[in-house]
Amino acid sequence: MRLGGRLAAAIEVLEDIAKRHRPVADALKDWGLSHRFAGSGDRSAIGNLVYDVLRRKRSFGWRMGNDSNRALVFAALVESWRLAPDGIAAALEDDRFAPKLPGEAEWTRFAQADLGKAPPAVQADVPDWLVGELEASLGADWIAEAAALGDRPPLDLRVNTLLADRAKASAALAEFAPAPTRLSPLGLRLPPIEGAGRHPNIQAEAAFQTGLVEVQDEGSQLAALLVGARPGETLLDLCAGAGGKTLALAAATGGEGHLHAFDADRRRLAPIYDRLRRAEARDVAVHGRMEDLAPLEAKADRVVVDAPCTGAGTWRRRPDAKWRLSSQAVEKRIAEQDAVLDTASRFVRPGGGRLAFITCSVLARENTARVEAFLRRHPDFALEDGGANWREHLPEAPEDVHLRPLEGGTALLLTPRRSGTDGFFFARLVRR
Ligand SMILES: C[S@@+](CC[C@H](N)C(=O)[O-])C[C@H]1O[C@@H](n2cnc3c(N)ncnc32)[C@H](O)[C@@H]1O
Repeated sequence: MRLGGRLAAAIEVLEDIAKRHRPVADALKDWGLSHRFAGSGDRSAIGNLVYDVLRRKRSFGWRMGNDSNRALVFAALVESWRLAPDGIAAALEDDRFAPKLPGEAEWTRFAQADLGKAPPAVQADVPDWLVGELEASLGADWIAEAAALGDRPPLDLRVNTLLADRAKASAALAEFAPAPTRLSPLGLRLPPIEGAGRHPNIQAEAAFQTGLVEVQDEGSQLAALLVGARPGETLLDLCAGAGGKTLALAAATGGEGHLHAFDADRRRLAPIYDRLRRAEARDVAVHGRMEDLAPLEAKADRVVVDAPCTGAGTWRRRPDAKWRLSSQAVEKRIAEQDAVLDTASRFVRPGGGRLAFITCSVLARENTARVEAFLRRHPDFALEDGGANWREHLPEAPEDVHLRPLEGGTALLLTPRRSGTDGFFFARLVRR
């Protein structure tokens, strides 16, 4: 396909997403199934265009003076693909599938628009209703923080220390030139893609298949390290899902822990078995029934709650979620978070057991407010000092996180702008 066909396809997919309120991945998959002639290069170019528009659709529309999907894909070509309007016009010449090019006036407006004069929600590229919520959550710099959630994300890998160190994994993936991550001592990073490019299919690589690396955002790696798991401990990963944190915890215990992985939705656990096998993590018991956890009541040294949340820290990867989110959806997640924290508290060993609360959201209602509410319901728990925890478990890493002082301790918030990671919240509590 030429550029014109790719632009037309991106517009079609964006219209489908808007009309049917469907997740972007589903809309792209359907488009691919009904256009089998499109090659893999076409699909990634179309996908990139769609994602780039969804990441910044309000600021693009404001700068263009036109928020049609046609105007937005052209804005993405200039802003995210770094193509010049002249080059775009030349590439589309005689292309019968090409959508109508923006006129001279539209391009001039786009180039000269001063985004600093736009309403805050436009500058931040978020729905209006989120303004108060994000300001309360992210403070004075909230616009820049929210805008950074609209950047293209890197691809991060965690080195599985049960089988390799960073040098060995890096050598195995040398052709992709991964760089060590800045904060996580276990991470390798491939930078964000450019233009129509795409990240390599790491899952097809020997280094992945033989368990040397897992795909995991650096923020998720840091959260797992901050749990502070040690060999010999009894650990419960209560919201294990597909096992991202479980695998990291298993590596942290050096294969010498007693690690239990549970999820309320048994189907979500399905990928964990293969992943554990590949990683050679042998000290993990996977449970699909709450009754199985009864022997762990008040026995676990550490309980991890990687809570169900809105994912408002992962908008770089799932920008459609930003536009679908509603205040009612936040309320629903909050109720789930309170319930799962209450359940988790039962398993923590009195006299020094720890409860780690993690979300991939930046919203204070899902983060600090949940910790405060939990502490009110459970006076036998206390919040620890998150800064001290960081220095203990990440001694080499600069403290490039937001500290969130709360009654008695400090929680941590990682963001793309401050930490270069997805948005993650982390709080560790101790049971007295
Ligand atoms: C953020 S995801 C977990 C991601 C996973 N830990 C990882 O690192 O790949 C949250 C998970 O919590 C599970 N969940 C929701 N409510 C729960 C509850 N009350 N008890 C246990 N798990 C729950 C959901 O099914 C979902 O899989």
